[in-house]
Amino acid sequence: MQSANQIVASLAKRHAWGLIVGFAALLAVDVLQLWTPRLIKSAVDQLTLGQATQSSLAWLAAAVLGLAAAISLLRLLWRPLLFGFARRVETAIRQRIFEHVQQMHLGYLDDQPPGEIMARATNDLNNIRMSLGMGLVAAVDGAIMGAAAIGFMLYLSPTLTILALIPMPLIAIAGRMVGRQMHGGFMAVQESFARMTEQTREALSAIGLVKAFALARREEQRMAQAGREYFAQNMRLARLMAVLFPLSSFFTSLSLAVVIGAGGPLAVFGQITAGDFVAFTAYLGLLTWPMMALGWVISLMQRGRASMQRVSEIITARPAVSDPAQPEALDPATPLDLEIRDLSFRYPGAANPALDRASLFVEAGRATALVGPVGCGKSTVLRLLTRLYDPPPGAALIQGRDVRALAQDELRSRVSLSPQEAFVFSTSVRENLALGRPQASDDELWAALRAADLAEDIRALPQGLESELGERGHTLSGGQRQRLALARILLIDPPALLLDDPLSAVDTATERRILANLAELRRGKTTLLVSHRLASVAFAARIFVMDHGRVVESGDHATLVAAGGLYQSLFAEQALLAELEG
Ligand SMILES: Nc1ncnc2c1ncn2[C@@H]1O[C@H](COP(=O)(O)OP(=O)(O)OP(=O)(O)O)[C@@H](O)[C@H]1O
Repeated sequence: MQSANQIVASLAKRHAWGLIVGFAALLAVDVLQLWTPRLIKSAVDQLTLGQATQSSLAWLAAAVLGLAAAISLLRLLWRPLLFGFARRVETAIRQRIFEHVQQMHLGYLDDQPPGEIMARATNDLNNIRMSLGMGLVAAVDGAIMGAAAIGFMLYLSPTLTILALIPMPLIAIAGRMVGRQMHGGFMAVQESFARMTEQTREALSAIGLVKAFALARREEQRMAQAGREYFAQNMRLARLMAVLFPLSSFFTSLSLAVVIGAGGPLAVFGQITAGDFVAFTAYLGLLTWPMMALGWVISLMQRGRASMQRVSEIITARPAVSDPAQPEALDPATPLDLEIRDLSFRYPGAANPALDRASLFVEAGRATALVGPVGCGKSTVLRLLTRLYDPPPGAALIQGRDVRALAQDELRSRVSLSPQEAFVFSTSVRENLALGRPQASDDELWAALRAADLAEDIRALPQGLESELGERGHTLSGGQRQRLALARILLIDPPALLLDDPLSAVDTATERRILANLAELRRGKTTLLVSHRLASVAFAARIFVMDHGRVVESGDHATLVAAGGLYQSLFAEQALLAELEG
């Protein structure tokens, strides 16, 4: 698994030529920039010594223009090459984060909440891009410019150079202080922007609640507060920026003052020409910026390094659920019996076990249901059978083989789980339906829709199967979404199907109708249905009843009612409720 550093290294290798040309152009810009004061020196010397002619000055003017044009062209060259490289790194790492998180086990998102991953995929990537783009350029540029400016100054006058360098440590310290403040300022602006965005998102998604509880005033005040904070942070940053630039020219003048004040008594000026002096001050100007930028560059690099580490933590994390070195194969000819055997399981970090020595057996060809009070562990059983979380060895079996001994792809191609949340993508009905079988024919799509009792609803949409759903399209009701998710998995028609309360938002009569279709369609195959409505699963040949992580009863509906246990009391309770609701 590549770390962020390795991704950068391999991209640098692949784009080595671009980087070489980019840095060469950057170097050339510096050299040309350093050449300009030499032209100024010539002009001043010619003018003060009375040697200037019309044509010599015209040549110098042309040279200044030529240099400026060459500098502009070279900048056009290096910017896309070097900043482009930083963008490539950003794009590659972002893609890697996404791919890696998709490959991780489900429980990973319990440890790394999506907000944390989002922050690393945005803010940290920004820091990496800034350090590899702006930071690297400023560091190389500053080092070359600084060293060359000092070199030229030394060449003009070693004594003046030493005098000019006296205030430089001060400049570097001031630069570091302002740089730190600016770093803090940038972070504060980003954070307050994130808070404001999150608040807007929350207020918009809770608009129904806001209206029902007449909370508009409260929301406006919260927004105004967030807006004021964002404004204040931006103003603080603007004030810091306002300090930075005058500070830089102030320090140039400070060095100049030292040069003039101390240079005179040392009789330095007798040894150099007026042109030398003018060129010297120009180099001084070129030197101040790298010194000021030093602090900023250091903080950019530090941030970049910290962010590389934070990102590497994500992209090098190993999935807790992985394929065995030599996976066993399932036998296509043998029915897919599912079993959990004496299974105890605790979610990472949870105080109590979700499953406590639970056992059940789902026989292929027999409609089986799993029921029990809220939070008793039903979904957990389905997640462990499909290895979304890792069960203990030997506790979750398919065809008598430990699910841990199978390749995950093979396991999931044979055993499909339709989770409780019926997710609908913002795309067409067709694409949503055919997710697991993109080649399905229209007839097959309609058959699945009919089985899920959704065909009439889709036919009523203006564009039928092509109708767009989600953000820019039709909004389906909760019950319609569930029926779409059911049609989606029926279209795959897997050998073993696990359904997690697939119709909880559908009315009882429709639910029964759909489940009757389902029983017919799934004849001879393995089906395990979780439901909170006992009456709806009464048709099942075998019903397992769970309570507090254990399987406490099993049998068919009539046997369980007659047994007078938990099933019977839950059933009586639900029947009474149904009667009261009329
Ligand atoms: N990701 C998780 N991390 C920690 N605890 C969890 C997690 N998912 C579920 N639990 C806990 O495990 C227990 C069993 O949850 P599970 O979702 O299996 O119950 P359920 O019977 O399917 O409930 P429901 O009828 O509400 O769907 C509950 O106490 C729940 O709070």
